[in-house]
Amino acid sequence: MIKGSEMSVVDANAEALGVPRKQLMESSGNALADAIREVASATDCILIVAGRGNNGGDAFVTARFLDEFDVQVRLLGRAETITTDIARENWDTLVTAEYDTAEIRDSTALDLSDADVLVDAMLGTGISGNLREPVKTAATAMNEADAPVLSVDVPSGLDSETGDMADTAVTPDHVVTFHDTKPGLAELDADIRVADIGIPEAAELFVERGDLQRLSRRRDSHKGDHGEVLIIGGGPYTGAPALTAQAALRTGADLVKVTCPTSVAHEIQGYSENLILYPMQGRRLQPGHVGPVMEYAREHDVLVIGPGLGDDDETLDAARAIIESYDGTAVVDADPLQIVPEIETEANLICTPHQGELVKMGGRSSADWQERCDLVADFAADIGHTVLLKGAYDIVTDNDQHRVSRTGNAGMTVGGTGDILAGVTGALAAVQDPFEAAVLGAYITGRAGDIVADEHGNGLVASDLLDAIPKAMEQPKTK
Ligand SMILES: NC(=O)C1=CN([C@@H]2O[C@H](COP(=O)(O)OP(=O)(O)OC[C@H]3O[C@@H](n4cnc5c(N)ncnc54)[C@H](O)[C@@H]3O)[C@@H](O)[C@H]2O)[C@H](O)CC1
Ligand SMILES: [K+]
Repeated sequence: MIKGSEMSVVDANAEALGVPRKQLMESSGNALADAIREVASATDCILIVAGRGNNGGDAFVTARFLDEFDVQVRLLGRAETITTDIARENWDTLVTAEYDTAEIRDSTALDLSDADVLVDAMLGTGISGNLREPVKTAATAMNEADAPVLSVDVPSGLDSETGDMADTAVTPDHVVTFHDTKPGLAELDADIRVADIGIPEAAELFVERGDLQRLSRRRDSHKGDHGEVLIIGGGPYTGAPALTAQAALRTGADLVKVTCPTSVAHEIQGYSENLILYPMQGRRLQPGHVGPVMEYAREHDVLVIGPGLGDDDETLDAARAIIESYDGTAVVDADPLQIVPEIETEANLICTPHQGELVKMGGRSSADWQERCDLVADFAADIGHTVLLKGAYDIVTDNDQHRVSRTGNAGMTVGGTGDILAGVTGALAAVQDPFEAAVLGAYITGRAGDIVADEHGNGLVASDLLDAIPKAMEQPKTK
């Protein structure tokens, strides 16, 4: 079962893997033709009613696979207004190859009387709102016609995510849906067939550029809408929390604050004027700091705990107390990772260990990445949190689901890249679901590393990645 919005992520990932949308459209059209052949008899007239989007495009392809039938293709609207290049190219082919095509300007001119089989290719997953003309009248005519109706992907007028039917939505006899069934089809009284259109499994397993579509930023937003992140770090180290905080800012968090021991506050502030600091008396995090830290924590959307804290017993005790009493979302990195499995908490944790830290947490790894996925998924289930295991293949799992991100390069084994990942993930977790935040955090951080490796090769340093984060978050344009 796949949501329409998810389908578009998977489509774009397939494209990134070298299977362009036009090729998927070819497979869709072909699969559709197979289904039509099963319901049609030799002398039948197949009448395709197409819209101006890719749903129509699928059916333009179908026409070429049904040369043994009498096929008529009717486009609702003018060919110049077809919304995508791939649909328009397939329409142009039909016209050039002299298929029986016509542009319908006025829906009352749509004549369905010759049809033995009607193909509803007006609207697919691209629908928004109630049916508008000329689709509305055409849908009513299709419902009133005697011929059986076969809908392409989803019935026109059905919201594939919610199952909501527009007033005059098409009520088909058959539906051929692509790749996977859609939630909105569940209640439909029709014969539903799922067609494999050649999307590789990898398009769902591997995080690819299509996943960037999950990043959403509302235009009418206000300060605070994109998250306030509190970093709890520093003490023995100063660079780590500064990198984490700057990475969170570059990812788009509105406010990022760092709570750290007074001994290092000045130095951390020195890295960037963009950081706001909450210094805590002393040289390292201690149990006495827990009260004030929790007060700050409640004012923020997400915590990132760990960068540069060190593993002093008192520090780990304080970290334990913070995680125990917190009930929001927190990214846990570095030394406090080792105490996570023994902590009972309401908090939603995203743990970001590398192999060594995973083992220290009590988890098991394997040289084989697929086996590693299973082991980490089991471990995530045991501890009840999301785990992002860093490596050449970053594995993200919350037990229910797992994804693998392959961005990044050998140069990134340099110190500090993990601190950046924690900051990127923290900023994302302030505005989206923890699993998605971890998936995108891994992908974006690796992509930032790939961008700077073009210039610095293996000589890249963690701070180079900061400026590359916004570019790494950019979505490629699709038509
Ligand atoms: N991997 C796959 O599943 C593939 C699916 N394909 C097919 O593509 C469609 C989705 O195509 P898209 O272009 O995004 O949208 P539609 O064709 O569904 O509709 C866009 C079209 O409709 C107009 N419109 C929107 N809402 C309304 C409305 N309420 N009333 C009237 N008109 C409306 C809008 O203006 C546009 O013109 C998917 O379903 C599959 O069939 C591809 O083949 C690739 C592989
Ligand atoms: K349709």
